[in-house]
Amino acid sequence: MSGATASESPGRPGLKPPPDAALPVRHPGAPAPGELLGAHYDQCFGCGEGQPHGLHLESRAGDGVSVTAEFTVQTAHQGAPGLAHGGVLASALDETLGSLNWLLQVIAVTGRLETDFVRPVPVGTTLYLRAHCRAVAGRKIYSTAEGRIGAPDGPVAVRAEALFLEVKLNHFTDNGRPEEIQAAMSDPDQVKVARAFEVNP
Ligand SMILES: CCCCC/C=C\C/C=C\C/C=C\C/C=C\CCCC(=O)SCCNC(=O)CCNC(=O)[C@H](O)C(C)(C)COP(=O)(O)OP(=O)(O)OC[C@H]1O[C@@H](n2cnc3c(N)ncnc32)[C@H](O)[C@@H]1OP(=O)(O)O
Repeated sequence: MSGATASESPGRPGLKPPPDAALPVRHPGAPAPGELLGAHYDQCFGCGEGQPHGLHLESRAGDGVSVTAEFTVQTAHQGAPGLAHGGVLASALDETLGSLNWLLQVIAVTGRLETDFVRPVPVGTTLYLRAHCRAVAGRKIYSTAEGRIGAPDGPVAVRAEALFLEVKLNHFTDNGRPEEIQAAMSDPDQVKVARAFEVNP
């Protein structure tokens, strides 16, 4: 065992909210429960409608700071014959967890994502995903998600815990490839999405 691992809390390093963490507060401008959230970026692998290789995940606002989403496993998502690849399932969880930040109206990126793969997920299965935010401490957002097979109350196939870190828009503009950043900045719909998050642009 490495020193770094030994010094962190056992089991869920970096994923345990500190004692002074606050309960998450749903932003008053957040979409109403039941509303579709829409894509944060048309080319996003998780939610983008214009991304032919993507998961086309659609997230819907729930109560409090929670969301639901559905994702149907396609043949392009296989790891073993007829079964979903674990990385694809982790992506679906990551995207669902990321969409919680719409309800907080905070721009945030995944810092840590820990996934439990509980059951194999066959191609053609619809995964019913659900995520909620547990706590917020400064820039740190602690969230959890699960995916159930075939129905919202079906057997749990995957679970995840995540730490998201709030960032400013320049996280993307400074680090993204210029071609895509310029295209995004000249797309009025994308600028509208970015502005919706940026309280002090
Ligand atoms: C017009 C153009 C518009 C373009 C934008 C369009 C729309 C925007 C809207 C929404 C889009 C938002 C996100 C994308 C959405 C969904 C996709 C799903 C989510 C993802 O897929 S997103 C991609 C994967 N993601 C990354 O690509 C992150 C790469 N990474 C970094 O960019 C940095 O790593 C960062 C920023 C994470 C932190 O860097 P940093 O410098 O800001 O912060 P720092 O390191 O100082 O840490 C501060 C405190 O967090 C603790 N901490 C940090 N990391 C930790 C870890 N991993 N585990 C445990 N604790 C951790 C430290 O220990 C410290 O704790 P303490 O304060 O207690 O000391």
